[in-house]
Amino acid sequence: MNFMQALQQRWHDADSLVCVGLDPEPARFPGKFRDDPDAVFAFCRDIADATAEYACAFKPQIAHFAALGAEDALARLIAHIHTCHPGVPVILDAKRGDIGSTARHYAAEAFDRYRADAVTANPYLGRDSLQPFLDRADKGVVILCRTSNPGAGDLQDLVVSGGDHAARPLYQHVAETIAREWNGNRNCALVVGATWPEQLKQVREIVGDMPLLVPGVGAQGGDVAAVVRNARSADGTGLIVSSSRAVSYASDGDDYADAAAAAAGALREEINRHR
Ligand SMILES: O=c1ccn([C@@H]2O[C@H](COP(=O)(O)O)[C@@H](O)[C@H]2O)c(=O)[nH]1
Repeated sequence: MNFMQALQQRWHDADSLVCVGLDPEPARFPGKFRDDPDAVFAFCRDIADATAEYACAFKPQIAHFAALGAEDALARLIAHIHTCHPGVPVILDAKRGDIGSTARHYAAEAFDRYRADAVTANPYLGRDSLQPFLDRADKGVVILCRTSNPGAGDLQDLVVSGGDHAARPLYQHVAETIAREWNGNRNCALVVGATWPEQLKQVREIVGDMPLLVPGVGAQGGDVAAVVRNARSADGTGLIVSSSRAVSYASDGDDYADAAAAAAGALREEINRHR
């Protein structure tokens, strides 16, 4: 089963559009991990195990592991998810993009070293920079379009003209270019922040049923109802709504895993109320 098929199956089987982000921050781990040399793996594994039934995907963020020298923990975490939660795809959030000769290595890193099912990528260098990812038809390529951060509009909203189109913001040009020209293997998705419901609506109109990875609910304050209303696809799916800190750090006590499960379950319910 390729990434897109696995995602669709999981949306259906878990009745969920929730993606659980795995962003380890040891300073926020519960006390029981203080002297654990394998704390990064153990904490993330516990969060994944507790939330899997509510998850349509997991999204580990690579910088959170690499900054700690914990790449081995990331590899073991993804292997653990594949073994213990085999229907739940893993999106490695790495935001890669470079000239082709280097991009080939980034694709091998995500898909062969870490065995991720999909990876986030940055389109700024152009199509050839993402070709090694796009060529992996069994894998997902989740491309930045309109990010959730406050400065997203600095470049992404700049008005551009191109082809037979009237002038429009760059993020809309990115959305259409990817939907029409880069998605030959039907393995592309886009990142659009939950903090921008109007832009989500615009992107959905441009890309049809293409999946959208939507970070920015929870800790960043995105409005879940507006996200779902504006960006669900025609059949009420089409979204991978990602929450990291609000799920993983729902409690810093011994009940951290139960609290994470409750937070993921509550997000699933809130999303489903508006589908
Ligand atoms: O536009 C983007 C793209 C990626 N992210 C990543 O998602 C999570 C968000 O974490 P929360 O704790 O749920 O705020 C994090 O890994 C970011 O690197 C994003 O926030 N916005």
